[in-house]
Amino acid sequence: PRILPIAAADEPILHQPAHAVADVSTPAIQRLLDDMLVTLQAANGVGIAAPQVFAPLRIIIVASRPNPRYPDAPLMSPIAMLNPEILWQSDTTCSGWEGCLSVPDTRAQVKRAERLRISYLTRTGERVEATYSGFVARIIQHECDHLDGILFPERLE
Ligand SMILES: O=C(CSC(=O)[C@H](Cc1ccccc1)CC(F)(F)F)c1ccccc1
Ligand SMILES: [Zn+2]
Repeated sequence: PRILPIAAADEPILHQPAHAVADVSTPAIQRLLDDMLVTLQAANGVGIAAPQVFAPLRIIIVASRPNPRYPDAPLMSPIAMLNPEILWQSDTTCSGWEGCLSVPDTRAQVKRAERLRISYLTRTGERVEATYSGFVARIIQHECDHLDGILFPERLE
């Protein structure tokens, strides 16, 4: 696996919708997942979306860990979500700090749904449904926005 270049905020790919993955089992998709993971880890992020590494595909990786702004964030092993679909979002919202690997040196408070239910394909092609809340739900919403060409500064009130 190799560390990939990360698209900056002015790159067109970050402002257009990504395409669904047709076949998760191809070597190209499996390689992209490995490269996204090492890129995320090298950048010290807690999430990454395929368009950020110039791949217009509906793939995100979620990798929450405790950090100065979210000391009680859960430490989780990274989850690759292919063709993620948010099935439900709570009306309850909460504001929290966000950053973005594509918008360096920028932090802002963003209002997000506190809880959500998501359906996605794993890297082995199984369909999974799960419910998340708090910081992990925040990361998921932030990453799914990337798949629709939305950057977090567009979410500020
Ligand atoms: O590690 C970061 C850098 S920004 C980051 O990891 C983004 C994910 C993210 C951070 C914070 C809230 C929501 C999403 C990654 C991106 F840009 F690819 F989506 C961080 C920033 C704020 C709080 C906790 C951690
Ligand atoms: Zn981002």
